Amino acid sequence: MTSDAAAKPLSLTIATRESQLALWQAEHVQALLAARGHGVQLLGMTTRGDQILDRSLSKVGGKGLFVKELEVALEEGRADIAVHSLKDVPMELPEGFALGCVMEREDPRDAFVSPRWASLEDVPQGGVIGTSSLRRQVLLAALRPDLRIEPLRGNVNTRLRKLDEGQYDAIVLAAAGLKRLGLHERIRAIFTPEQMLPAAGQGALGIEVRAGRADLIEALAPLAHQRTWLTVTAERAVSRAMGGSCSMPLAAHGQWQADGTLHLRAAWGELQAGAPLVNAEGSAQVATLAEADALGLAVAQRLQSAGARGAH
Ligand SMILES: NCc1[nH]cc(CCC(=O)O)c1CC(=O)O
Repeated sequence: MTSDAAAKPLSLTIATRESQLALWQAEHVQALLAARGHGVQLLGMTTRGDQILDRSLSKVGGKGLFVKELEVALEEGRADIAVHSLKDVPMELPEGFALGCVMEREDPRDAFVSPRWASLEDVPQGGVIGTSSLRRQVLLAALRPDLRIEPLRGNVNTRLRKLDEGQYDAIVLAAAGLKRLGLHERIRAIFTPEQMLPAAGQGALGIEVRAGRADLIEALAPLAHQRTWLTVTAERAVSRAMGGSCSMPLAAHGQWQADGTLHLRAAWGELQAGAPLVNAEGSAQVATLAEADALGLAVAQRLQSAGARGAH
C-alpha cells in the first residue's frame, strides 16, 4: 500500500466480444493500461450470446453466454484479461478465474427511448414496449400493467434500429450502454431506482483474469474503483443467494448514504399478470468484500422470507 512504484510494464492481450459496446469497453481499458506504460492488444471473438439472437437469453440457459469463449481464450493463453459488463458475468466464476478489477460505475439506471413519447407515462394504453430482460418485464408490468411487452434482442444498435423501424412505441435499455456509445441524445427519460430498480452490476465493468496471474492483478489495481467494487459485490451476493443469473426477474441495487453506509435494495417478481413485486432492503457499514457479501445475503434472505423464490 505504501509503494507508489508503477507495476512493471507488461505486454498483454484483452479478449473481447465484437459488439460496438464491448469494443468500446475493451478499448477504454486498453487506453488506461497503455497510459500506464503497458503494451495492449485486442483479441476480438464471437460468443454464443452473440450468435443466438432469435430467442430470449433466459430461454437458452442465460448463464455466462457472453463470457465462456473469452474464458477459454484466457485458459489457452491466447489472451490475458477479459473485459466484461459485470451484469453479464455469472455470480460464480469457474474454478481458476477471478475478477482482477471492478472499475468505476457508469450510470446504473435504465433508460426510456422512444421516437414518439417523452416518458413511460406518455405511452398510450396498450402501447408496445420492447425488452427481453425478465427484470424489466416485471418492473414495467408493475408500473404500467396495461402495456404490451414484446421481445427485443440484439446489441444496442440493433435494438435502436428495431425501434426506429416502428415495431415498438418505446424500448428500455441500460443508460450506461447508450452513454458509452455516445447515444445519450436517444434517452428521453431515465427511470429512478424507485421506478425501476437496476440489475446487479449494471453499468460497471469487471476485468477477469486467471486466478494465479499476480502480475496482471498488480497492473490492474490502479484501474479499480473500491466503492463500485463493494457495491456490486453486495448486489451480486443477492443474485448468488437467489441462485440467479441474468435470466431471473431480479433487481439488486446499492447506493451509498450520507452517513457512509451502503443501502441495498432488491426486488423480485413473477411474469404472471397481477403478481405483486416482492421487495427487500438493508443497510450496513461496508468496508470489505466480505461485509458486502454479508449485506447481500441478508437482503436475499429478507427477499425470500417475503415470498421470492430462488432458482434452487
Ligand atoms: N445484457 C446486455 C447488456 N450488458 C450490459 C449492458 C449495458 C451496459 C452495462 O450495464 O454496463 C447491456 C445492454 C442493456 O442492458 O441495455
